[in-house]
Amino acid sequence: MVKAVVIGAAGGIGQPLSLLLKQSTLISELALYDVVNAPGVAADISHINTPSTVQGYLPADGGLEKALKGADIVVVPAGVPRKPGMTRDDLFNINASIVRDTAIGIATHAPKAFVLIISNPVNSTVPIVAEVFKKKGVYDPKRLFGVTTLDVVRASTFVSEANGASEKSLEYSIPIVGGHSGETIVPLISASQPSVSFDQSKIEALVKRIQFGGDEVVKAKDGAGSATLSMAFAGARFAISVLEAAAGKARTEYSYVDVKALGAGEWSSVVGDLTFFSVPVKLGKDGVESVGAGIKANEYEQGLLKVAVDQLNGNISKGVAFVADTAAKAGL
Ligand SMILES: NC(=O)C1=CN([C@@H]2O[C@H](COP(=O)(O)OP(=O)(O)OC[C@H]3O[C@@H](n4cnc5c(N)ncnc54)[C@H](O)[C@@H]3O)[C@@H](O)[C@H]2O)C=CC1
Ligand SMILES: O=C([O-])CC(=O)C(=O)O
Repeated sequence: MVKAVVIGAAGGIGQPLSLLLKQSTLISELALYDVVNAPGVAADISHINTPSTVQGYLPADGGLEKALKGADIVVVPAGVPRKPGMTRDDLFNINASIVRDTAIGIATHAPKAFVLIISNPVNSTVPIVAEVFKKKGVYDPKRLFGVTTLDVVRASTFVSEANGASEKSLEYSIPIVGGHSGETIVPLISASQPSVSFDQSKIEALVKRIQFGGDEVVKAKDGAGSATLSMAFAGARFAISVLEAAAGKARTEYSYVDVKALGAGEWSSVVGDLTFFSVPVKLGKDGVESVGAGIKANEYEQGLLKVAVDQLNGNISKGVAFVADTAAKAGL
């Protein structure tokens, strides 16, 4: 029996993500929580004839507690998305408190669940969750994930297309490490599987497209939000990998995790003193089993990694400081 919870389930990501999770026969109970419209979304999805039961919850009458009780996995796409001209960091002022309060709920009602954070800015929101969990005495770095799968999905699409092999995009695997915004997203195209060979200007154009893929969608949606459908696909893919690994299948995915607490292994020289960094992680019964093997970056990629590490430092500190500064007010 597996209970999955989506927090922010009525939103642009939350609805298609809930739909995709309803398709999975690994899940027996789906709890959809949002501050608005969750019962409607749940009623709609509940008519689909896959085995899981579906229930929607609003904040009234202890809805968050009821949604989270007994959860095995909690996926969090709650919060506001970008509009053209904004960076992900511009979302911090609103989303930091949404994520902090959600984390307090999870720590209280589902302290053993796998927690997958989608809400931006991921570089800062994941450290916020870690700090809340530490204050509540329930932090397990093996179970907390920042979802960076959309960057991996985009890279497969863009690189296979550039290589004239769009029809084989599912077979293309490009390591994406670092964080989840602009220059903190570091594609290691030199380690692409299958290997690809482009001139340097093409590689730089591909790197830019992967780093700023989110902006492409924000611009095209023209004020109506950011990536939702591709994010739902990526979020469901990652959530299902975590559940498959918990059920005994070997799985490796890229995710923004606490490399300091987990042991960065062969990534130590890249991440230095950083706490959070997206790396390949081997998943198992209890979440992260270990950080995956290192990847030899070429000189150009080493330059990208340095820029990413410098920026991530500030993003992580901002999340940590937010919890420290607001802990008393938030009852922590
Ligand atoms: N990690 C990633 O790769 C990506 C992250 N995102 C981020 O995901 C977040 C959600 O994006 P969208 O679904 O497009 O936004 P949206 O505005 O369509 O949906 C967000 C939902 O969160 C709900 N919500 C707000 N406060 C809440 C709370 N305290 N508890 C529960 N639910 C709450 C809203 O009612 C709304 O239904 C944004 O921060 C966005 O930047 C978006 C795309 C990719
Ligand atoms: O660009 C955004 O704001 C949403 C996002 O994280 C992405 O699409 O990668």
